[in-house]
Parts: sequence; C-alpha cells; structure tokens
Amino acid sequence: KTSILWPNPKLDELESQLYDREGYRSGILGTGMLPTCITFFDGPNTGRANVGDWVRTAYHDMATYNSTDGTGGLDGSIRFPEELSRSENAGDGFTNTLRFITPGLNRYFSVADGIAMAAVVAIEMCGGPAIPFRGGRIDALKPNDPGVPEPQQSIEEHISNFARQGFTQEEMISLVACGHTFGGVQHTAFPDIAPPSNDANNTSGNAPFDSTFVEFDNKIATEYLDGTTKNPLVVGHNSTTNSDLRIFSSDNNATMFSDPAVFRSTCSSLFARMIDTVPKGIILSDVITPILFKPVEVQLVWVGGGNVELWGQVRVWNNLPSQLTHNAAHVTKPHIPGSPGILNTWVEFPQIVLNATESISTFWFEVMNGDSFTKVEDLGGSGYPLQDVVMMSTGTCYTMKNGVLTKLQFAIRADIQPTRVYARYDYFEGRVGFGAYPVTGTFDIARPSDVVTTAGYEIWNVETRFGANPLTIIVEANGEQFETTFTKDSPFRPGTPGSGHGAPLC
Ligand code: HEM
Repeated sequence: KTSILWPNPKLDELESQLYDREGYRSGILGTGMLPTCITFFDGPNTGRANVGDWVRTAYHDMATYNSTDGTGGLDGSIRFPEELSRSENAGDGFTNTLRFITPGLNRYFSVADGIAMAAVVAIEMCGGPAIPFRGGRIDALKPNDPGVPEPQQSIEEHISNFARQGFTQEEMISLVACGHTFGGVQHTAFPDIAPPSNDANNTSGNAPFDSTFVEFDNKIATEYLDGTTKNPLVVGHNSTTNSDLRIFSSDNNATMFSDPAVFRSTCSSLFARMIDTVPKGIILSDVITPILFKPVEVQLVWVGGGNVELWGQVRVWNNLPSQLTHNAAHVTKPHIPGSPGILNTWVEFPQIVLNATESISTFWFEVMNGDSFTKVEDLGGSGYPLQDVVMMSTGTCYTMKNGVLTKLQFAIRADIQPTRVYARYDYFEGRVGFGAYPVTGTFDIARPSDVVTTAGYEIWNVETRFGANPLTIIVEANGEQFETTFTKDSPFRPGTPGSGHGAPLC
C-alpha cells in the first residue's frame, strides 16, 4: 500500500537503507558485511565479526521488554551509558554497533530502526533467512529498566525472564539457538567464561558458539546434539555459566532439532518477533519490500535564466531492463551497476530543460525489457507528482571557511503568498557511540530584501551556518506545505552519478 505513494521520504529512506546494500548510493549497513561476513568494525585479527555484535545488540535492546505493561522493547535505549554500563550488557559489542550505524541515521532513520535493520541485513547477508522488516521505531528518551538475561542465572529465571519478554520456553530455546549461530564469548568481556588467547588472529579471545560463527546455519544445534560442540555456554569449565546447556536441554532436547529448513523458518519468524517487540503505542509500518523502479531525488531545479530542469534518477531493483525511457525521450545506458549481490542499478534522467513559465506537474517513465514488452511506470496512471512552488537552485554553494557556511539559493513561485518559509535540518543529540540519536531542528527564513523576480519566480539568497545534510526548505502557503531538500549528494549537476554531485564550493 505505502509503496505506491510517492514521494514518501521516510519509506524511501528505509527502503534504501534496507536494500541498497553495496555500490553507488549504498546505505551504511551492507558495508558492514562486505567483502565477507568476517568483517569487523574494530579491525581484523580480533577474532570477531560485526554480525555477532549487531544481532546481540538487537536482542539486548529488545530484552528489557515487559509484556505485562508494554514498557521497554526495541527502542534504542541501549545507547544510554547507564544501560551500557550494566553487567547484563558486558562487552563492547553494543558501542561497536552504535558507532557503526549512527553516522547513517537521520530524521527518517532512528537508532531503534537502525538497530533492528542492522540485525536483519546482517543475518540475511550472512546466509540467513529473509526477515520481514517494518519501520517506525521511535527512540526512547531514557534508559529502560534492567532485564537482559545473564549466563549465571538459573533456568527458572531464564524461563520467567523470556516470558516477561513475551516468549514461551520453546521459543526461548529456539531464539537463543538462532542468535548463537553467530559470534561467541570474548575473553575480554567474559574472562571467567572464555579462556585467554595467544592467537594473533584472535586477539579478543573469541570462543565461538559453533564452528561457523559468521554464517547462519543450524550447526549451533547439530554440534550440540552430536556432542562435538565447543560452545563456551554449553561445555564451559564453569558449569554455573553454562546457560545454553541448561536452556537447550530444558525440555529434554525436544526443541533442539536438526532439520535445517525448520531451523531457518523458525529463526525467521522469531527474529521478526524480536525486532517487532517495541514499546506499547508504537505502530510499525507495513513490511517494507523492494520498490522495483524507484525514482530517486527527482525534482525540478532552478538553473537560472528563467529555466528549470527535471533532475533525478531511477533505481532499478536487482535487475537490468534493456532500456529505460523517460517521458518518451530515449535515455541513457545505466552507468553505475551495483556490485554482485543485489544488483541495483541507477539510471540518470537525461537533461530536460523547461521554461519556468510552462512548468510540469507530473512525470512518468517506461521500462523496456529484451522481449520488447514496454511497461509504463506512472503510479498506476496518475503520474509521479512534482511540485514547482519551491525549487532548489544551482546557485547554492558551500564555503568551508570558519566552519561550514551554505549560501542557499532557491526559487519560490511569485504568485504564492507564503505564510512561513523555514528550514529543517538534522543533527545528533549526544556523542556518537555514547547516547547520540538523530533529531530535527528548524529555523525560520525571513524574506531577503534583495529578492529578484524572474520568469514568475522570486529568487531568495540566504546564508546559513548549517552545512546540514540534508537541509529542507519548506514553504507554507494556503495551509499546505511545499518542500525541497538539499543534500550533500543532490544532483546539482546532471551527469554521471558519483561525480560532479553536491553543491559546489562558492
Ligand atoms: C539466556 C539468554 C542468553 C544468554 C545468557 C546469553 C549470553 C551471551 C554471552 C555471555 C555472550 C558473549 C558476549 C561477548 O563476549 O561479547 C553472548 C553473545 C551473543 N549472543 Fe547471547 N545470550 C542469550 C540469548 C541470546 C539471544 C536470544 C540472542 C539473539 C537472538 C543472542 C545473541 C547473541 C550473539 C549474536 C552473540 C555474539 C556476540 C559477538 O560475537 O560479538 N543471545 N550471549
């Protein structure tokens, strides 16, 4: 349903973060699993991998959930130093995860959605099942009550703890096995459980849960069942902390099955429930699926001289039509293929110059495949809507002197009487890795005295200290809002994506 509404910046952003995993315009998450799943934030030779940290982070953020009153859950509260310093959150895996994902967050992409999506992308890219992802988690503004299970606790405590989180005993057994197919116990974090290591390729002393600790598979179960497991929470020298042993055997191994397909589908649905366990009152979106032909940053741009250009790209999901046609003009060969994996491709619009006085209000494009079947992409007949009330201008530029200063230039339709013109920008509250989360601020823009009117548009020149990325200019008129967004990567110059992008220096 939501996928046919355009533009829908939040959906577009989440879809891109979820599915643009590598190459040009990739989001931040896929890069954590490339070139392989052994990749680790803190450098090689630690014996660790991002995938372990990311999946554990999602679980620990969620595990504070209290199903009786709907408090806690996956809400990004694990970013607070007070939560991080609890013994139930021992180790630096959470800070590693937060430091990796936070720079990719913004007004549409909360810490909580970032943590949930990081787990989904990591699990999928490391051989696991697809996990339906819904967006819309809202970041908590204070720490949650403690409640993450710890290895020295009794099986009774674990059963009641998981019940509080909303999981039965059987689901607890499965979820622990699904999580512990990745990663292991680090000596640095749990010196009493994992022995020290002299291995130069395992400086953290990682004792893996199974023999394939960066791969999703059911070896966590089969090695446990056939007695070959080295899982430090099953065969650890200190029986008090052998929590996986107590959990896995708590129903006489009835749940610890060896069928890989059942393991896969069970984990998919339990991981989905894990990330969808959010505080009461938060309503998540529908499952986000890839948009096959997705307009990206399509907008009308003021280029001066009374002219307007239609700029933008179409992202083609994971395949390549032989030709993409836009408003009947033949276009472009795709020039930036995504790398193997998910073969997303971006196709730049050709240069389309319009006189500002004969503006357009919709666009559409055609996709032709080898069999000469032509498919029109026009939002089911209505066309993709464009607004021409406020347009960014190619006259915008940056200076780096004394911090960043942006010289904004934008055009507002002269027949509009704006009741308010203002800017919206993103920034981080707190330090990255130490409680930071993205927030949005605004500032009003007064009509400059030197406004010039050309071809039915007023040209506004405004200086701002905000080198903000993105920076949105919003015009309120007749009870409606019209907006245009400047990003560092805005296609200020048509042409090859990845080069000549972004506002030029002044
Ligand atoms: C009673 C329940 C659980 C206990 C006592 C427990 C305990 C532990 C311990 C002690 C570690 C070592 C952490 C480190 O050294 O950094 C660990 C790692 C991990 N846990 Fe659990 N865990 C439990 C449940 C879960 C669940 C339900 C999941 C996910 C669904 C999960 C996912 C992970 C992952 C992925 C790692 C690897 C972290 C890494 O390698 O960086 N755990 N767990």
